[in-house]
Amino acid sequence: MILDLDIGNTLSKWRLKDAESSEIRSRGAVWTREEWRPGADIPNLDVVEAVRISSVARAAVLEETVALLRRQVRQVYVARSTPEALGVVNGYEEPGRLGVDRWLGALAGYQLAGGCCAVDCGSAITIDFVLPGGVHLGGFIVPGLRLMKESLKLGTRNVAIDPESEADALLEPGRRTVDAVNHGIYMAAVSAINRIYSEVCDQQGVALPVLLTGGDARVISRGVQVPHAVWPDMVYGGLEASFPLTFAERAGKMSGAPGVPEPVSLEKIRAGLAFSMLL
Ligand SMILES: Nc1ncnc2c1ncn2[C@@H]1O[C@H](COP(=O)(O)OP(=O)(O)OP(=O)(O)O)[C@@H](O)[C@H]1O
Ligand SMILES: CC(C)(CO)[C@@H](O)C(=O)NCCC(=O)O
Ligand SMILES: [K+]
Repeated sequence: MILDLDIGNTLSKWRLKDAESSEIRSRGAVWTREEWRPGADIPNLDVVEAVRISSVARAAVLEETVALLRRQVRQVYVARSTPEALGVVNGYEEPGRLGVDRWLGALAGYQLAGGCCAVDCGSAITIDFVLPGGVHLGGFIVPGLRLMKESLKLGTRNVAIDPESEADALLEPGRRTVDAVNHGIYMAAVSAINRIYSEVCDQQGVALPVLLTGGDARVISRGVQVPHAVWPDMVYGGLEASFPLTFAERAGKMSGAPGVPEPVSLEKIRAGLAFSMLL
């Protein structure tokens, strides 16, 4: 079995992948914390022959995790943001400072779709752009839905947006605090994504396929106007592409990869931008 680990600021997500059949056998998530000890929520390491890790947690968390895993698992691979990988050139002035989850998302998106706009809706919402030739432009970081809500301190932090909500309902003015907050932060997130996507495609003169991932991807997806695909395993896809272990991975296949969404034309994107500014 291969253990893939995505250590985020809030949640540490894992999945177990069968090295022979490439099937995903199980998944889970635990709170990210200093002491990451195998327990009820952590897979049995006896069956694990290789681990691949993406971590944006504090260095101490990663060090502890790696030290612990090395005692039981022979192969431990830790992803890093590099100046260049798999045909993608990192757009950061200091490439190592780009969050490795963003880098892996960009690599997976490029491998799947060529150029792309990769959006990760987690603790933060990150929006990264890769041009068809592999140039990563950099991106945008916006507070995620939960962080926006907590920062308001209006006593509504524990009332999450119902992930089954229809986008239309979330666009109505709220008539109680909890709705005003939930609809407000939802609008803030989806308007940012829609506008940033249009602006960058306009600047670059290219309509890019949009890929969404992260804990809030499904609910945010309903408010994103342009065609897009939700890819819950996008960061894992970057791990597979960076450290291919199975036969399928060596052939460039990433588990759970969606079909490539066909972007609307650049003309339509530009018309939408002009309309939104009442030009
Ligand atoms: N069971 C859950 N526990 C916590 N957050 C959840 C859960 N399910 C969905 N979410 C939502 O997912 C978001 C967390 O995103 P994600 O699962 O991508 O993890 P993350 O650790 O925050 O990611 P990162 O720190 O890498 O950005 C939260 O903002 C929250 O609204
Ligand atoms: C922005 C987050 C928190 C998103 O998970 C992560 O990618 C991160 O810690 N990045 C480092 C800062 C940067 O990417 O510029
Ligand atoms: K994430």
